[in-house]
Order: sequence, then C-alpha cells, then structure tokens
Amino acid sequence: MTARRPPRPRPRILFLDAYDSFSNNITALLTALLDVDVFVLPIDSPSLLCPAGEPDFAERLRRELGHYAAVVCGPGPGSPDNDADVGLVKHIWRLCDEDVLPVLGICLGFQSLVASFGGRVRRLRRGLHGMVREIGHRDGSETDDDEGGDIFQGVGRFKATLYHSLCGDIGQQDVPEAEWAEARWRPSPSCPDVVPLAWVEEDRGDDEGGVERILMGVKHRTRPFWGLQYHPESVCTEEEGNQVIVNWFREAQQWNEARGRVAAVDGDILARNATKPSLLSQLPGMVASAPGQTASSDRWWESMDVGNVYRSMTIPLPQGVQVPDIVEAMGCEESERIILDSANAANAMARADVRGRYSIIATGLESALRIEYHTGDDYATLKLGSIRGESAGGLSQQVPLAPYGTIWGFVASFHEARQIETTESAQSPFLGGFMGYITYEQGLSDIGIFPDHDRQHHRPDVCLAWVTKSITVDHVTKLIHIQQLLPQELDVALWIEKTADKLIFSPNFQTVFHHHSDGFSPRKSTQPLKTRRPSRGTTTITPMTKEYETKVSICQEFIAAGDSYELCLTDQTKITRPISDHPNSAERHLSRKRRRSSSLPAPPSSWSLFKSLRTRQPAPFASYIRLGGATLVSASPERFLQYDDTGRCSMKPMKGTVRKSEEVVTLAQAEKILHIPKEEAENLMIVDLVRHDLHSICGAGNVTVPHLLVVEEYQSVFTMITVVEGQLPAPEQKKEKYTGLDVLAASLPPGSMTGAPKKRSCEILQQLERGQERSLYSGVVGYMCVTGRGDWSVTIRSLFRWDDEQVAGAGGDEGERQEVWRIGAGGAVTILSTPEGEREEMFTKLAGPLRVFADSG
Ligand SMILES: C=C(O[C@@H]1C=C(C(=O)O)C=C[C@H]1O)C(=O)O
Ligand SMILES: NC(=O)CC[C@H](N)C(=O)O
Repeated sequence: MTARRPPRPRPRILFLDAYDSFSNNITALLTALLDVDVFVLPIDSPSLLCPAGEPDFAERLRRELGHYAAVVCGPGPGSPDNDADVGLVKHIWRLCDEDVLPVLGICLGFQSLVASFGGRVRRLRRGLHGMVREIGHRDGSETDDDEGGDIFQGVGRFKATLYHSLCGDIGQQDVPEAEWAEARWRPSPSCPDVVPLAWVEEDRGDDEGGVERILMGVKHRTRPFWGLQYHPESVCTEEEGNQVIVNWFREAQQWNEARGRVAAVDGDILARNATKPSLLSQLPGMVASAPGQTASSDRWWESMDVGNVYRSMTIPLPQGVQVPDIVEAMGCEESERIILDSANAANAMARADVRGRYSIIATGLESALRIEYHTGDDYATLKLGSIRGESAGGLSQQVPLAPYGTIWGFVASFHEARQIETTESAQSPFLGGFMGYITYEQGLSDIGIFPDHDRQHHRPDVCLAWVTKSITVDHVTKLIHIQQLLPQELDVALWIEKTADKLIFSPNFQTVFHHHSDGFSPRKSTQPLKTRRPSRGTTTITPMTKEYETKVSICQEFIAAGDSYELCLTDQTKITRPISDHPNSAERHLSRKRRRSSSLPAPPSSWSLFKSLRTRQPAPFASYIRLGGATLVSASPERFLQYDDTGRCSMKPMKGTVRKSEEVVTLAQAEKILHIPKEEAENLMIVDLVRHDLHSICGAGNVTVPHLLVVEEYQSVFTMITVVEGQLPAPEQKKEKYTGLDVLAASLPPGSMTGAPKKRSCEILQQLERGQERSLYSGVVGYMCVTGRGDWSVTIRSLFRWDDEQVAGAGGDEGERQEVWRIGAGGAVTILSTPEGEREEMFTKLAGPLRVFADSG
C-alpha cells in the first residue's frame, strides 16, 4: 500500500495594501482567477515596521515574504515620490538577490516599480480617473522572439479602466514619431531595466500638444518584477484582461521553480485574511451566548425583549390615506418618533423602479430600549425611556465596549440575542428590531479618521431604538400591518387591537374618497402648498458661491496630484428661527408662555416641514425622525444598503445628477446628458469602491453588478444609479455567522458621499470643510429587523436639528431662544468638473429642502 501524499498547499500571495478603495476587488480577482490564498498587509504595517524586541526590519520582512509565492503591490492615493504613500512597497524592489520573489505592481505599485529603476513619475496632462481605454500591447504575434508578449502573450484586444493622474515616464515623449513604432517596445537609454509591454496613446488635442504616450505595462529586464498601470479588477475592465493576470502568475511560478524557491508552509504570518472576520465571531463566547444565561442583575437590559414572538393584525389601507394621516390618527403626543416613509409610493410621476414599497412607523418609543453611542467613547449607553430622563422614570446604563471590540460588536451581539426566525406568514419586511440613525462622523471613525478638535457636544453618533411596536404600510398590496413583538406567554395583544380600532375609526380613515387616476385623493397633506416667505425671525446662511467654487478647484488640485480620484465636496446651510417644537412637555409649556409675550408667530413645526418636504419632493426614502436629541426631516432618494434574511445584500450608489428644466424633460434627454465620460466615470469610481466594501465581507466570487450606469427619474432631478449585489458567506459555524451588520459596519461612511479612495478623500474633505461636522447628513438612516433583514438610506436632501443647539434670538431678544436647522448639499468633484457646474449642482440639491421653510404649515 502506498502512503497518500499530503495535498500540496495552495500557493499564497501577499497583497500590499496602499489604502486604496479598490484593494479588495484585486484580492477577490486573484482568488477567483488563480488557485491561491491571498493575504493582506497594509503598507505601513505596524507589526512589520515596529514591534519591540524583535529582530530588525529587514529580517522580519525576509521572514514574512518567505511564506508567499508572489507579492502584489496595490494601487493607492499619492505618489511613489512620497515614502509614506508607498511604505513597504519601495523595500520590495530593493530586496537582495537571494530574497527576491515575483512581484506585480498595480497602478501606484506599478509607478513605484518604474520610479525605482530609473524612471520618473510625473503628472499626466489631465488625470484619467474612471476612463476606459483599449490597452495597446504586444501580444507576441508581431515578433519571433520568445519575449514578445511576456504576460500579454496570447491576450486579445481588451479595454481597461484607468484610475490615475500620475504616470511612469521613461522618456517616451522624446522619441520621434517616425521611430515610435519600433522604439516603444524597447527599454529607453535612461531606464535600461524597464521593458515596456503596453501603452495607451491619449489624443489630447492640438492645444495640449497632441498625443500623450502613457505607459501601461512593464517588466523588469532581469528580475521577476511586472507592473500594470491600468486596473485589472475594475468592473469595466474586459474579461479578456484576466488572461494577463493568469499569465503573470504562471511566469511567477515558473520563476520560483527555476530557482528552486519554495514558500515556507509552517510558521506564523503577519498578514491577515483578505476578508474581515464576522462581528459575531470576534465576541468572546460568554458575550455571544444567550444573555439569559449570563445576565447579571445590574445589567437590567440584558434579558429585555429576548425570546419575544411576533403578533400582527392587518387592515386595509384606504384609498388616498397617506403615512402622515396614519401617524396623525395615532395621536401626536409622542415626543420621539421614527417614520420611514416611501413617500413616492403612490406617485404617478415616479417610474416603478424608483418607487418605495413599504413605510414603517415606530411607536411607543418612550418604552423602547435604546442604544446610544458617541464616537470615540469606550462605552455605549443603554436607555429606557426617552430623553425626558428621570422624570419619566428613565433608566440608563453605560456598558463598557471592551468585551465586544467596538460598538458594532455590541450592536451585533444585542441583535443576535433577540433575533427570531422569519415567520412564513409575515408579509412585512420589518417585524420589529433596530430603527435609527448613524452619523457621518461614526463612519469616519470606522475608517480611522478622528476629529482634530474637541467636538463640543456629546450627541449620539449611533442611535438605535429597539422597536417592538410598529406599523408597516405596504403600498403595493394596500395593507397596513399593526405589529408587536411580545413575550410568548402574553397571548392577547391589546395594543394591536386598540391601535387597529384607533386607525379604523379615525376621521382620517373615514373620509369618502373620490377615485383619482394617480391614486391620490385631495387630502390635506397633498393639497397644493401655499408658498410664502420664510416666517419672520428666520435667518438663512447659505454657502458662499465664490468660496465653494474655490474649494472645487482645490479638490481638482488634490486630484491632479494623485491624492484622490474623486471628492464628494459638500457645504452646509444654516437656518435659525424661533423654536418650533420641544423635547419635553415642561419646556413646551414654558415656551408657549414665552411665545405669547413675543411678537413672533410660531414657525411651522418640524412635522409640518416634513409634510411639506414629502409632498414637494416625494422620495422613496423619506423619513421623519425625532430621536436621541435629533430631529431629521429627509427626502432621500438614495438607498445605501439593503439585506435580506438569506444574506443577499444590495447597494445602490447614485452619481451623476441633472436638474429637470425646460431643456431636460424626458428620460431620453437626461440619458443623453448623463451617458458621457465625465458622468459615467464619476459613477464607475463609486461602483468599484462599493464592490470593494462588499468584497471585504462577502469575499471573492460573491459580488456582482446587475445594473450598471442606469439613469432614473426623480421628482426634480434625473440621476444615474448602479446596483451592486453581494452574498454573505454561509455560516459554517454559528460563531462565524455574518449578518447585514457586518456589511454596514464595513461600508460606512457611504462611498457616494466621500469619493475615492475613501480614507484619503475623507481626510482632504475634512480639511476643506474646515472640520465642520456633517453630522446626520452623509450618514445613514434605516432599520434592521429581528429576522436579519435591513434597509438603510443615505441621509441627503434633508434637514436636521439638534435639541441642544440653540442660539440667542435676532435683535438681541435674549428671552427668545432660537433653533438651528442645517441642510448639507454637495456633489462629486472630478478632474473634469467645472467650479460653476459643481456650485450649481450643490445649490440645486439644496433648493428642495430649503424651500420648505417658506411653505405654510
Ligand atoms: C452630495 C449629495 O448627493 C450625492 C452626490 C450625487 C452626485 O454627485 O451626483 C448624487 C447623489 C448623492 O450620492 C447631496 O445630495 O448633497
Ligand atoms: N489608482 C492608483 O493607484 C493611482 C496612483 C496615483 N495616486 C495616481 O493618481 O496616479
């Protein structure tokens, strides 16, 4: 009997990550195309660069590299001329002969290779971010020698996406046109070791000096180093290009074999897996297990709402009854509210694919458990009772986050303990569970960006209520589900019955409706709005036109320098006006007294602002939220992330917007304007970024793009969208279970609000926006149901206010405190933007939300 040979271990590839927003797409491509395991080290890996008491850096690097068949040096912001931008990468090219191993440099990694062997890196005449070009390569067919095509051998014609504003210069512009056809495949005298393999020749037009020769692929003459300037992993790089990667790895392995180089199998490695471990798998067993077993008496919240069951009652949605009518029929006494409103569901204007289907109304928030977290704290606060505090008998406890790793570990563990299986009969996407908001600043801290100053407030950045009483409206089946999560032993759901009666017998539901072809009836909330000037005492400060245009130009300078590929610049408008509604009844009483003695009329309440915004700008992700000291009135059209209970995730970034006008009325006209390289590039960059975010959790082979660059129609604009889908890895063990929260935590802040690469772009924007917090704007709002389903939108086209931000009234009326509303607006700046165009786009987006201050309530 012959002993079975142990299976050959899969080769490992080390990916050096230069903080790009496309890195995970490359690791996924390598994993999918080659039979390899990919591991990742950041270019500034502290474990390699500075562990105390270890042998020196060169030895550590040598030992780490010994585990891999090859290295891929990734793309990233900045320039190889700046050591910090390439970090470890520059050491790879300098390895001594016995330590050398095969390497592929991509984009920044490619530029670093060229710069390390005699070439220069300089700016392109104009950056080519998101541009798709045919890669001119020598596939070997034109030559007899073996070296003809190298890694392009046998590869057909293909187009690839470019994301760069710098380029490798080996003196190509100095070659006379007559010699170019031959000379372009030979090393230049100044860079004898750099063999060109591919080019793009970009016609810049006469005014810019004719054709720019852009180096796209190289190999080192004697060492096993290759480089590609284009992005092989982009969704718009054609599949034929995959062969280049396959060829490279074949060459790499042949090189290893010829040298007898065998990668070490044993011993620890410093690099991490290409995908993130799940939030639940990182919790110590004690925390992840059912809290009922470990509940200590002082953690009063731990067993609350655990083991609940779902009960519901369904009543018809009368013709013409809208979400605000239902809310008003329930009574308006609640000081906190969460209403997610598919405000355009019944709107004949909207095309079917941009209509929302469900609306969700949370009720009874005063008795709902709440998780609040202020970014940077090492604890979360668990609250019961609203911000009324002690007077309402509220309970509050600070829970240390150390055992959970981060706030996301805590949220995941809290949810997991309360999850229930999907009920077959449930016709609602949300049975109960988390509802709330997350700020932009929380997203920043999730990617390692912290404020450079004292924030001067302690507002929640994550504010999630655990909702057990809710109403879901299905605008397609025209049904209202009144639902409650409650202990199994309580078999009468009194609240459900009472609520059903309240609705059915409310005057809002009793009106006799006339049938209208658009599904609307002339109800109060949809009547044409009278417009008047903003109420007296209201001051509005909008962004300064010139200053905004200057900032657009500064963004473009960062882009030309290679620091960013696209920057979503925004600014804030501030509206100050007399206080309209109040967080608690005591204050409400006081201010009524104050108002009586004041000369100013009461301005429309936040609820009136919401009703007027949802009517003016019906959007699929409208919301009205009063929670944790914030009030949000939103008409967001943009889905951030949706996931279902089978682990299917869907993201829908928007980018490329044109205002409706006399010239742009139809979808066809908008398509003509938006299907141009500038707009498509703007969208494509975010699509690749979103794929990267999804890949970090879903892994290779689990991310697809079913709809690319589709123009959709909204109330006042046309916008280009793309749908990116991912599938969560199946749970091998309970402990390794992934949920939608993993994707949410890995994808904030929304890429469509940052630009790419995300981290460097956010740092630049923080400087340009002068550290002013975006707060709720650019964050997300949504829910995560007990069954694991979730839906989150990007908070844009919205206004918000914090209860604790009040200023002295105009005219020095000290008695009159004023509330402050803020509206953020902006757009993506690329190298092809114009300052005027961007300024106009920002003001277009601002106009809708701003107008509600002039509407009568
Ligand atoms: C920045 C905003 O919107 C974002 C930018 C868009 C764009 O640049 O076309 C489109 C939708 C949003 O992702 C905003 O509404 O303020
Ligand atoms: N995608 C990249 O790696 C870009 C490299 C470099 N920052 C440039 O702009 O040219």
